[in-house]
Amino acid sequence: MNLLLASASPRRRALLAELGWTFDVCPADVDETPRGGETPEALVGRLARDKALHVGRRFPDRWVVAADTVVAVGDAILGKPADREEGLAMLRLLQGRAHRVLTGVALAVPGEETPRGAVECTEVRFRPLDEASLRAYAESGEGDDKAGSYAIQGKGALLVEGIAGCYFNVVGLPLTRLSALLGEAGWPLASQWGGAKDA
Ligand SMILES: Cc1cn([C@H]2C[C@H](O)[C@@H](COP(=O)(O)OP(=O)(O)OP(=O)(O)O)O2)c(=O)[nH]c1=O
Repeated sequence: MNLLLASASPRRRALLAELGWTFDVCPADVDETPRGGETPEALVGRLARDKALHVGRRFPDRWVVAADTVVAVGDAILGKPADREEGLAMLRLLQGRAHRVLTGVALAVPGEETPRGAVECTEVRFRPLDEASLRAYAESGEGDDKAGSYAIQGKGALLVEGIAGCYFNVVGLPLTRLSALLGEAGWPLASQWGGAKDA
């Protein structure tokens, strides 16, 4: 078993576990501040690579998977809310319209200097919501540690009218995109269903 998930996110862990893969977890500690003028797409790509690089340097013999997710409205980046008020402001912005959920996914492979990476985009459309509903959802606390201040996989399902693209990308890890990266790096899909990535 040679996969290492560079993430503290319980959602990412659960998604990989659902595939039946065996892996270890080692969260990456990187500065997630956007650079001036950086697009949301560039930001998630850079942070996913930084996380993979950071953990890959500590464990050079492992295949290291990392990701970063933000919600984007135009060029505005919505990360995790600092507090409930900011979370509520995000929900007010998102209601009644479509936004993008962007996840950068990166893979550090032993012997390769630069992590492989990709950015996946899913469009999510929220239904129109009144202030009382938005407040009640914010007060549930579910969105506190989530990009855009909601969780499509939980109570936040009722905020969503529809999505276009990869559902798992919204939850924080675009599984088919990751599978393709692993395939290109030498772990073919046919053996991904076998579970363990051998050294
Ligand atoms: C939009 C949305 C986001 N999220 C989550 C996925 C991510 O865990 C989180 C965005 O935070 P991230 O900074 O991408 O990840 P993280 O801090 O949780 O973990 P790490 O950096 O260690 O990998 O938002 C949901 O769970 N459901 C959703 O519907």
